[in-house]
Amino acid sequence: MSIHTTVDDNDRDAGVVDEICGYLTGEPPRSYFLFAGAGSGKTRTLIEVLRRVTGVVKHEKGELLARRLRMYWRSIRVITYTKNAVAVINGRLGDNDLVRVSTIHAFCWELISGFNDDIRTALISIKEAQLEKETTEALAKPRGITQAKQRDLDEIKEAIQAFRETDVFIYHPDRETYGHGALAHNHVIDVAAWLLKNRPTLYMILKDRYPIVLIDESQDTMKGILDTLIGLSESSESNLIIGLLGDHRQRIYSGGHSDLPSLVPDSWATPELQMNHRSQRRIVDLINTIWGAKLEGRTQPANGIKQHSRTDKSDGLVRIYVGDTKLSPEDKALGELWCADQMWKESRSEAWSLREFQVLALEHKLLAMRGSFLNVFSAMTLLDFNAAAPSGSGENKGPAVIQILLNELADLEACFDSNGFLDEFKVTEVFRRYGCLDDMPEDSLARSIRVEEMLQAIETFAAICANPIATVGEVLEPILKARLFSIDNRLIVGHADKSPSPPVPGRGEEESKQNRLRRGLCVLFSSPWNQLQKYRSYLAGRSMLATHQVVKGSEFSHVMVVMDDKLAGSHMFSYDKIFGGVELSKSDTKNIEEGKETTIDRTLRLLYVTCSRAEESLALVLWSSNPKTSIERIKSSGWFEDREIEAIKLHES
Ligand SMILES: Nc1ncnc2c1ncn2[C@@H]1O[C@H](COP(=O)(O)OP(=O)(O)OP(=O)(O)O)[C@@H](O)[C@H]1O
Repeated sequence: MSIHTTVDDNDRDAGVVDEICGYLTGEPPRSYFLFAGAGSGKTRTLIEVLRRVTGVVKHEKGELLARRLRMYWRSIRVITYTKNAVAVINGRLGDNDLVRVSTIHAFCWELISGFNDDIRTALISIKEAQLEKETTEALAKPRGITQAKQRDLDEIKEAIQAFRETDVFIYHPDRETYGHGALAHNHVIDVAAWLLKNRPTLYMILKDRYPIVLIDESQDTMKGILDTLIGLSESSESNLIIGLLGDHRQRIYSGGHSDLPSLVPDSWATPELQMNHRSQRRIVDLINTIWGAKLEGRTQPANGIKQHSRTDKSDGLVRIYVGDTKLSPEDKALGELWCADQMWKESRSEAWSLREFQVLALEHKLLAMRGSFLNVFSAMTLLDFNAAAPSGSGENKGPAVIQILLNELADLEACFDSNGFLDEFKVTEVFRRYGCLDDMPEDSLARSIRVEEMLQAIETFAAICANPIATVGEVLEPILKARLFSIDNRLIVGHADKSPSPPVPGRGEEESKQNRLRRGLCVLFSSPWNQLQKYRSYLAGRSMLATHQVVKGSEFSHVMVVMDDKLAGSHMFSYDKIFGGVELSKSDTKNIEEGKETTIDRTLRLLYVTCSRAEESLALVLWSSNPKTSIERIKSSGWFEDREIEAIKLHES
């Protein structure tokens, strides 16, 4: 049974902004570590601190610091996790020439870009260290260096050779970079960390440009660069000040430190935020309980402050519904609608009856199924697994080969109103935007023939789009025939090829890149065209469906968390283990004995992240391998009251 933790003082954290300003403007200034729970106002605190220490909001010492920064052409550097988070901070901060906000990748690239000789030295040194480590480890094994291992080692040697032969390194923080000298995202972070440690000049440049570096979402920031920055700020003659913000309960990427709070140097200040300003009381109680839970299989400490909800919040609604994971995907989807109806009956909030709640799940595939765009999504994962789904970091652009479907054709379709009438002005705009009018014939007769041909193709395109059962292949036909846009050659060739799809490879069988591409295109061409629109919204993060990882930092009025291990097929997470549907595995037991992170630890953090996104009401839907045991386990856990737990009844409205 939960106990409400309402306190009278909603402003109990009001002094934290001034406290942090005091550390940054002090003589000497002091690094700090602000780790606080979900919805506690970390982002808001960051903005308020920045406003004061850059003289935007009146603050005596802040104005002094701002003047000093300006005098030496310096600024404060803020690093965060995604481009979206950069935009949020910049938007809330407004124009401020003393603050520069970016992702960690953009920050690292800005530091090292152009220092090609140093980059090469760092890359070779990092790879040589890796080669040595992997060789030693392999030699220590009974079978020594196997053929497969030798191939891996040879690959490392080839990479070292390729670096030796590269004069200029290139990189784009927001997307994959291809071609000679292209650096991968992790290379840039590793090289920056290496150079900061081994090239004093780079460190001097950093602290001369940015004497204060504030790192948001630091629980997920890659260990290597974080350790380097912390180490540099601690060195005896350093005057680099670091501020770490984040929440170790919300760590979801493996690159971050597993227990950052314990690594913070003693000399650092550790201000605290105790409020949760986001969620209703019941939700705050639940997330406190989840984090404090003593679960079998948990190895991570339950350190962190217990949050208080605001006095002006009301009760809020939390329910957990349990169903059988053996049900078909269709029945599960129906079951979830049943849960939404129960939420509506309990809350009378229309969001539940109008299906305007946010669905969070572990797996893109589950969401694609619930969102009715599974065929298109499956095709995209075949075409480019890494680009098929929103990742939560960086931009989500989708596979390169089908960009025309996501951009040009989406824009062209928007030129028709619901009655199928074409807005010619808009069409011209679309063609101009994509540079398709540049090579129109000069000769007036040829030009008018081409215009006619284009118009006809557009009309045909619109007619096919309007057909609810049209496929992607059919919609593409007139576009490709009239060559309306500049189109990826693989798509043109793939569409013209009428041979059947290659078979799905057997278990353990390797598939060639060409076969996979062909299979992806075949699935795509036969997918319903109307799924593309849903896929585009999902990819762009505009949908009511999202994975746990993508919703970092977001908040929604009403949330449904769908927990379905069977569909997710992940070895990293298991809700069934948390809620008793299955027992812990041997490797869990081994990890517990060795004090290592377990499936329970990771899943608990995901649960904390998802539940804490909800402001008003929260429905947890558990598809369990053993619903009866799960319900008993949930009842005895004390996380929920009995009336909050219900078995899913499929055939009841
Ligand atoms: N002092 C405050 N008074 C009233 N509302 C606040 C206050 N601080 C934050 N909020 C509101 O609470 C919500 C959560 O704030 P914010 O996003 O800054 O929290 P956070 O700690 O960054 O959250 P998370 O880590 O969960 O993403 C926002 O809607 C914000 O406007």
